Amino acid sequence: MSTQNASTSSGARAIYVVKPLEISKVLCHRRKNDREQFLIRWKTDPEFPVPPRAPCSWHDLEELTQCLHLVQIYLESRSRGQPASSSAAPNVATLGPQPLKRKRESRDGEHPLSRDSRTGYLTPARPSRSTSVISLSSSSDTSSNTGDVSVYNAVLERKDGWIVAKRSKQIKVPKINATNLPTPEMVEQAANTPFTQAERLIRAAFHKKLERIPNLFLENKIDKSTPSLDFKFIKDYVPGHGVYRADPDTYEGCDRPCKPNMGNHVGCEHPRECECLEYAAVNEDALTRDDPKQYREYMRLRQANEFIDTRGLPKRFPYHKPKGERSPQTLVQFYREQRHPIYECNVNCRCGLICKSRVVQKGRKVPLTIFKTPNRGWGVYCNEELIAGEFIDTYLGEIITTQEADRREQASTKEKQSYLYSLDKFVGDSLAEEESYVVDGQYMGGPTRFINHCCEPNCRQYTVSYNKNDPRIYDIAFFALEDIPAGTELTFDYVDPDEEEEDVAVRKREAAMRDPANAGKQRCNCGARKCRGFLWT
Ligand SMILES: C[S@@+](CC[C@H](N)C(=O)[O-])C[C@H]1O[C@@H](n2cnc3c(N)ncnc32)[C@H](O)[C@@H]1O
Repeated sequence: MSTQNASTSSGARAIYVVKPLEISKVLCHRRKNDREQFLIRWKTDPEFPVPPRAPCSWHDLEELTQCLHLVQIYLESRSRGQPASSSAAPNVATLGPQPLKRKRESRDGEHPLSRDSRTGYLTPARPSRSTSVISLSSSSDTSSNTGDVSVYNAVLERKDGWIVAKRSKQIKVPKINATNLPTPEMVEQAANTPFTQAERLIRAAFHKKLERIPNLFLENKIDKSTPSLDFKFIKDYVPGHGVYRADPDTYEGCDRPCKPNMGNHVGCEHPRECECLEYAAVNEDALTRDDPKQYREYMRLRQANEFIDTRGLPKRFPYHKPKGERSPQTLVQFYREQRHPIYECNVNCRCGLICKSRVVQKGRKVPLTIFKTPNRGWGVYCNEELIAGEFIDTYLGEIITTQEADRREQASTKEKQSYLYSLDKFVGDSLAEEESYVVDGQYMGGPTRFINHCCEPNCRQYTVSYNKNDPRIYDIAFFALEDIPAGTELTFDYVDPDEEEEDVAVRKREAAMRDPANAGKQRCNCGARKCRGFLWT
């Protein structure tokens, strides 16, 4: 706890700026002197093995400006009618071709204080810089750790730079057991107390975050909430502990300069020779037309599942530039349907920026809005019409090892969403599963992290590599599967199974709904005709 004003001449209580790491959670709220106040539970130190009987105190919003995310968690838990958990825990939603089921357990950051038996002071192990007194009601076990709580009244005060709870003699402090807050009376009072000031501050804080991201907007016609303030918008992957990311200077590049007017509508002008296209899809139509003998040999190797040296073979270029006024390069139908990895040119290529093999790396060009849906949390729409094959944006987040992803999965509760996306496109080819990485978009990422699932989606995720020799790190890029009118929710299929006829899909859904094994699973609210009934099925 740090102090903005050490004291006030009028004797009013000084203003504290409460630091997020100092408190474990927001417990309740009330209205006092026309201001919303929030009851917080202070963290105590883990080194002292006494039960967690941390003191609590009420604070105005001006003291909680750095802890608004915890106030937000409290407000959201109230709207859901649940007690607030101590952290913005993730939801379980594992994205990617090989879904991982990940769960998270909420952890309470509370730790006990140590109490000096002589003075009755509660002392944290680390000195606090707090400089002033706040009144509170606290309880502590004076005798044992067995739960025989003898409640005593105390005030907090600063002593030698420490926060201490001192037994109150002069000040009349009502007796409240601080280990069991909020009291039923507090809860009842809170139920009838609006929290409009807090909602307004939270909205302003989220809009401030958005201001730094061009062409990104927020819309909520459902309620007053915003996405989590804990979420950080990032512009690139953030490598986590143990993640190796090759220096772009080491990427192998192509050495043929592109000519300005070449490949205007067709794509690359060197589809046979470009080194970056070595692993691009072979253009079998062109091969059989130009060199039937080579085509036969190619097909023989393919059927025998043997290594094929594709250098010099004609390749299918992934992008096409439709003629027309607003004509972004689009992903061609072959790649849209076949899911072959896309290889773009990189910083070491001689082709230059005019090269047509640079689409995803130039980043999002379309304006997006994160909006509140009635039954799927936040979703995303594009403010402009998208054409089939148009690039939208990539999925960003922290890149973590599979081991770390497993650890995060084990530390999670069942119903919560996660935002883990496996980078497992090349697992089984040139990569072992345990060597692959996972993108965690829970606390950091881009707007695509808010895209919801649909069993009949209008977008799809594709692998885009700039370093053909690295099977571990590549971009996950979203492209429109069809023309999408402005304002239509963007969706993709989290599981991406093979296409099914509608009657088959409906029969399977009805069976899934009846299956008791699916009782705890998360229902899919996509509303598509071919909806499979549950997420991740
Ligand atoms: C990657 S997040 C998408 C953003 C999310 N709606 C949010 O508000 O943060 C995945 C989570 O969104 C929700 N969701 C996505 N698609 C859904 C659907 N079709 N039906 C119900 N919930 C869905 C689920 O809670 C899922 O765990």
